[in-house]
Amino acid sequence: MNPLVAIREFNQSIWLDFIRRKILINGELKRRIDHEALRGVTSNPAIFEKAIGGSDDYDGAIKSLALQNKTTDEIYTEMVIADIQHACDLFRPLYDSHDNSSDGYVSLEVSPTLVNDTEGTIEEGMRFWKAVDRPNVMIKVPATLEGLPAIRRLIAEGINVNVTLIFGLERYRLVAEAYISGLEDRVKAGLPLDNIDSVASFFLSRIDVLIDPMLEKIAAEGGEKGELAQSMVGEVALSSAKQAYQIYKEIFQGPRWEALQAKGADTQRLLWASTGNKNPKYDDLKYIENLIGPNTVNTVPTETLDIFREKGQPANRLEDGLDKAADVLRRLPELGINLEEQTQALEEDGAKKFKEPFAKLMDSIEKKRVEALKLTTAPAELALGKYQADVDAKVKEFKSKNFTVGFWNKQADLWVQDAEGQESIRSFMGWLRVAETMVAAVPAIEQFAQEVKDAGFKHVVVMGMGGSTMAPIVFKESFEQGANGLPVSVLDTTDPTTVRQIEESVPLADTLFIVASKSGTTAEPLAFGDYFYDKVKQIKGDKAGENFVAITDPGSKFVTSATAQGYRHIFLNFAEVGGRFSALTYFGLVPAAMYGLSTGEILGRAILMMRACGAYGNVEQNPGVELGVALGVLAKQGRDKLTLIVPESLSSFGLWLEQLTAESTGKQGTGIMPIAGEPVREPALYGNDRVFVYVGYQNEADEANKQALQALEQAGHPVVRITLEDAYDFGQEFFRWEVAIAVASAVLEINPFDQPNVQAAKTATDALMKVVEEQGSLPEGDAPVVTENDVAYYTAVSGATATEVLQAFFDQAQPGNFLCLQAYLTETPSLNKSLDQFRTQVQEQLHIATASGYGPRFLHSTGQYHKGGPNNGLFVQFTKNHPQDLQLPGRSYTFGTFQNAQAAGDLKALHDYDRRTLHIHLGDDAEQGLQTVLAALQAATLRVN
Ligand SMILES: O=C(CO)[C@@H](O)[C@H](O)[C@H](O)[C@H](O)COP(=O)(O)O
Ligand SMILES: O=C[C@H](O)COP(=O)(O)O
Repeated sequence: MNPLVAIREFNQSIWLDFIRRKILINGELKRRIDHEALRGVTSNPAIFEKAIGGSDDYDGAIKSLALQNKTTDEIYTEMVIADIQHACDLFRPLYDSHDNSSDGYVSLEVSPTLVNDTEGTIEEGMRFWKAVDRPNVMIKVPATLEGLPAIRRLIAEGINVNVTLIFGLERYRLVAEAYISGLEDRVKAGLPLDNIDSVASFFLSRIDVLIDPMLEKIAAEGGEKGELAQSMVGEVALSSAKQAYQIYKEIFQGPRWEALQAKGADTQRLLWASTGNKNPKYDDLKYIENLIGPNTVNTVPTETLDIFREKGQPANRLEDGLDKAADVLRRLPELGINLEEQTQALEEDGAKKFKEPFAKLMDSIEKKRVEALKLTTAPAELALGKYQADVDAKVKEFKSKNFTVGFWNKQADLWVQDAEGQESIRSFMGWLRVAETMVAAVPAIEQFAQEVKDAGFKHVVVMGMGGSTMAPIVFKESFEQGANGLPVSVLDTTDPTTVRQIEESVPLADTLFIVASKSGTTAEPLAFGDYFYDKVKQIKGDKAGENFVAITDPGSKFVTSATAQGYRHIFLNFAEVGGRFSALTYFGLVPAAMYGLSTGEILGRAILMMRACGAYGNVEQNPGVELGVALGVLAKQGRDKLTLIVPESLSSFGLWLEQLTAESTGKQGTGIMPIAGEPVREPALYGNDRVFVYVGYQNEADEANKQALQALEQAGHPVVRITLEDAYDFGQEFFRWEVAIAVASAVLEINPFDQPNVQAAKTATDALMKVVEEQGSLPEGDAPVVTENDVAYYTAVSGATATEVLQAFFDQAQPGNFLCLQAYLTETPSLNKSLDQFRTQVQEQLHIATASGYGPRFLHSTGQYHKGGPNNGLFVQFTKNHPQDLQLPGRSYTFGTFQNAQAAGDLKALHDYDRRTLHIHLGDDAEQGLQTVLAALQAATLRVN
């Protein structure tokens, strides 16, 4: 048996005398708990110095906290409290378990600067206890004379105390007395005694380190004393420990103690500390093997623990050689060694040994804090030409009404004036500071990612719609997979071919499926979840849930079903953060961590932008507000097509920005229409409805785009240029744009956080699906205007051929309109090319903006603007047959029928809003069908009326 496990037979608990964020994250601590019977952790200032000062594990957190204007002291405290909480949570099952013999504790020491300060110790002990907020934390208090009253008081307050820095037996008696008195204080106050625990940490190796040289010196002098001294070398620490144990047994018995015991009190166990051997002449396990005995704890450094695991010989030895131990202690004075005096020196030295590393640690945090404050955000250059004056005037107006302060205070009247709208705005502004909350969640997310890898998973599929998957798409497309990451696929379409492709491309049994849905009621992710759960169940039976993870809001119905299905984990997100504002929450960060990205770095960059946007005090220039005001003012003056130009490497950003912009602003007949994926062209091909935004990398030349933008600027178009250092700057951009779009919405006087018209398509789809469930298929639609080459055209305009229909449809175009291709098709590179070709021809001939999106993805994105924004879109919807459809388990319909119903539902919604539509059904072969459409389009002459 592993000696670490075997030691439990002797009722001794082994704790680890070490903590570091890495062992919390990489599963080491959990492994030791689960497989090596580890029953607690102790930390001290020197341990944290080694952990924080000696590694870069904490650099991200230091940066984020520094940017939040936290002091060095606050940074230290927040980081150690986070680690202690994390470790407490790992020990919680043990602490709560039936076999818990007062174990599962994690110790956190008060500042070593308080070593002689009773009141300071009490205050900090109580503060730490509250901040850690875990029943299985122990607050460590030094056993100095000033510490003793603090121990009594903290125990009386019901706080678990680990009394540290005990070297001498007399002091140990006082420590036990302080504990008992504290318990008695509670009894007097009528307070309960159960659930209070304490240990007395007796430091060992340091005793020998101090006393051995004295003994050796005497031994070298020879004679009788020399012989006596020689016999005591290496014996004083163990003798003290053995004697302390006898005192323990004496104190925790008899009427005084029994009265407390009857009320549920536990003894204050002795904990052997400083048990790493310092003398190469001694056995490495000297302070472990010799001190095994019932109701004791040994806190062991990692290296010693590993040696014990390899060659430890557990046996009950604590009461062996008691006479000899007593003799050693009794005869020390004969050699002129006053142990009590020496232990006082050890106590003073012990305090120093904690103060020095603590000071060093604070110094290193301070340096990193100062460095963090020098960081600057990615530069944004706004070249607004003739619009500059109006934008400046608006910025001035906003400044005069203290807009930034109101913004951070969730002052809803900055947007709308009705009470209901204001209430809704306030309830969706959790995104403002969610990055701060997520900084604290980083270690747990990273630990989860590691656990998944350790469990042997090889692939991750994130399944969801809109805001629940846009950020994962951006991460996956813009970053290389991290060294520690897993490949990630994203499923956000009901298209059966795509679903099948994903199914065939991943190792099902070894794939982790993340079902992401804020509401937990969105039809698509629930369908994806059901489909793949059924597939995995066919392989793993009742264990299928191991492969599933949910990200959803607390209390959603999905929490109940995921729990029932035994999902591996449920990440509860934040009700007050809307989907499109959730990139920096679990929705974006869990997939990012799985992909091997540094979530701490993403958040650090976000917090840098928060700071620049005034989250932590006044700022001269606010990049989010300035951009937002510009976009709002431009939109009001007709420049309402936000045209994103990016190098290929950043193309996915458009998907995210489209949703944020269109869904936030496209309502009440107004809004900003995002145009992504349109190649930049010469100025003559654009109308006066554009504002161009370029986002590129500082080290990527991207000359063609840059020159074209130059020409556009010269031609009088407003141009914004943002330069990123690397892909981690998405952390900044997510936040910059969230602020900017919220601010632009304030200029437009609308609520950026609702999506009132998205429901229209969902409702129409639901009605159609009801028909499918009742009648087995979708209802017959209207007859096509024309069918040519098996491609059917449905529209309100007429024509005898496909070309005539297309021509008539585009004859409706007016300046400031836009084309929107809505492809309920399987995304492929060649299809993308054909759709681009369609857009190019329309842009070249009509000079209107063109957009394109795959259905149903865009329903959760630009779909809001299509119905809620101004009636200036020309919508071309493409659908196809699904000859190779996929049945949904437990339902009467297929993915293909579902997708067709979504297309038909949205078409109905567009009609209900009087939009101009052309539905083209491409038949069985979408690629071929689209070619015939393109040929027909080429034959048409498009002109603006
Ligand atoms: O928490 C405790 C005791 O409760 C321990 O962390 C204790 O501080 C350590 O065992 C000692 O500081 C380690 O001492 P040493 O090995 O440096 O002499
Ligand atoms: O943007 C959000 C999408 O509409 C999906 O919503 P959900 O996260 O509640 O499933």
